[in-house]
Amino acid sequence: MSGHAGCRWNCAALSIHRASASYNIRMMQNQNPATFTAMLAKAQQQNQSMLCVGLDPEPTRFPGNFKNDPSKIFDFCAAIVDATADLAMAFKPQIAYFAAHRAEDQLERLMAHMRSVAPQVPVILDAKRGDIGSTAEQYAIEAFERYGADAVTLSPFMGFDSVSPYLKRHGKGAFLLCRTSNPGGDDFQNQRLASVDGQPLLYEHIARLAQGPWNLNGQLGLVVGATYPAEIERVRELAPTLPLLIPGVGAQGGDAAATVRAGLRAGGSIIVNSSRAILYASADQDFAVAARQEALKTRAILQAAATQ
Ligand SMILES: O=C(O)c1cc(=O)[nH]c(=O)n1[C@@H]1O[C@H](COP(=O)(O)O)[C@@H](O)[C@H]1O
Repeated sequence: MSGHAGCRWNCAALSIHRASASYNIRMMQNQNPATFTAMLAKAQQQNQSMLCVGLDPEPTRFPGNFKNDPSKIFDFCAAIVDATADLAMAFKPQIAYFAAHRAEDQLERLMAHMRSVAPQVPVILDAKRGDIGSTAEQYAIEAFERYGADAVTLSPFMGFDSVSPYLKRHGKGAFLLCRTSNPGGDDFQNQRLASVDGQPLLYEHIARLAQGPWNLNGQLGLVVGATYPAEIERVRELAPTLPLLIPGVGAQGGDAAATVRAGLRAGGSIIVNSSRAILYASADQDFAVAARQEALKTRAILQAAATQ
């Protein structure tokens, strides 16, 4: 067979594989019409958990014979999912870790795998998109149709028309970056808006908009860093009923118990993400067992703080 013909066969096989992966995701979506917030509440109850397991696969940190092999991204993440499926309130794959290695096909397989082993656990695609409406429509198709995510992370920097295409998707969640976990979050998010009533800080304004006029489908949430508990508390005051996605415990050093005290309220859930601390709890063959231990530990700290 010539190289060209070989490529044609391989390409055909690949597109059949892709088509069937996205068909499976669509079928699973149809069987699961629940809204994102309803799925969150159910997963929290069923797994007694406020923990989000972040999937940020970095091949240089993979264990044993997976190390430095991007073709093992699916296998690595699937092992983590299997080890934590009964402990997580949500999973959060970060798209850059897949795209950087041309591993979007592995992300598609992972989405299907999460649906099959943990159908009760919603998946938040961490994409941090933000663009004009026509482009946002394409990003929404990518997140909700190609990958079958239940929710997506978005930057609100470009304003409401960059967010609204996601809100047209019935039952799908969207988390707006509000007060992020990184030190540079101060640069814009803690600036005062002289032109807005009461001259709020930018992150306070985002929280008010998300709780109020922007929340067209009732599925908006906010991202607030665990590294800034005082700001979590302020966001919770301004957005009493929104789900808060809170990354920054574990590798970034945020205090899990302080996070719960600041953010959890009756009617206002929190989803506390930890990625590297769970994924790389061990660099050896026992990585999945070690990931489970770390997830158990973090879940227990969160649950204990909720009952104090
Ligand atoms: O939107 C996010 O998920 C996010 C927002 C934020 O303010 N800070 C933050 O760390 N994240 C993401 O949360 C994850 C944190 O990873 P770890 O620090 O390894 O737990 C990464 O995927 C980040 O991209």
